[in-house]
Amino acid sequence: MRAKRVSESLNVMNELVLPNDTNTFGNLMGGRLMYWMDIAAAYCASKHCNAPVVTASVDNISFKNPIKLGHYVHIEAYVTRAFNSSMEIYLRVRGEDTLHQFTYDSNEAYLTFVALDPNDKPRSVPEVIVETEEEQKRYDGALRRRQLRLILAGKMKPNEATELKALFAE
Ligand SMILES: CC(=O)SCCNC(=O)CCNC(=O)[C@H](O)C(C)(C)COP(=O)(O)OP(=O)(O)OC[C@H]1O[C@@H](n2cnc3c(N)ncnc32)[C@H](O)[C@@H]1OP(=O)(O)O
Repeated sequence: MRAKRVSESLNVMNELVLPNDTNTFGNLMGGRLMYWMDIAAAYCASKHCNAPVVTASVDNISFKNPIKLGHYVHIEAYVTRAFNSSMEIYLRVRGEDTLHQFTYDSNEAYLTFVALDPNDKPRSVPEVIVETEEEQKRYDGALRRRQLRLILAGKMKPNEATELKALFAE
């Protein structure tokens, strides 16, 4: 299976915040944003492995800055690392006020997707080729984040998380 560059599946999704997307403060609802993030990340994961994917987990999402009614939402999604059948996708969300010409950070998150074969069983995915310093940094951290989320999901014993433990020992 051919390893693929991060840039080959990079996805930028743009949306306009309309009245039906907002709460009573005129801000984009968190649930609507998470829905868009899931779609943006799923596209990226599916493009990396050229197979159907399902969302296995969503890491912590903190809403730093609200996105206002009438502003644009830009969701950038790229694969940080692929394991056996799973891929970690990083998302960066920004808001844009096109009238006053400024952009701002809204939030960021890591989502994990699993590729499925025609029998809906996990199947292997291509490795990731990193090309930039930022991609390398996120690639390096992916193993620790995977261990933490598998521990929290009850799928890994803490004493098996070698790289994660090493972080606390440093
Ligand atoms: C795009 C969408 O919104 S899809 C809709 C929402 N998502 C879903 O409905 C998915 C429902 N869940 C499932 O189908 C299954 O639990 C799966 C496919 C995610 C995992 O299936 P399992 O039978 O548990 O498979 P298994 O234990 O062999 O793990 C397969 C991979 O999933 C990973 N995985 C399993 N659970 C998690 C989790 N909670 N967090 C992160 N990764 C996980 C494993 O680490 C493994 O990765 P690897 O092959 O790279 O080592």
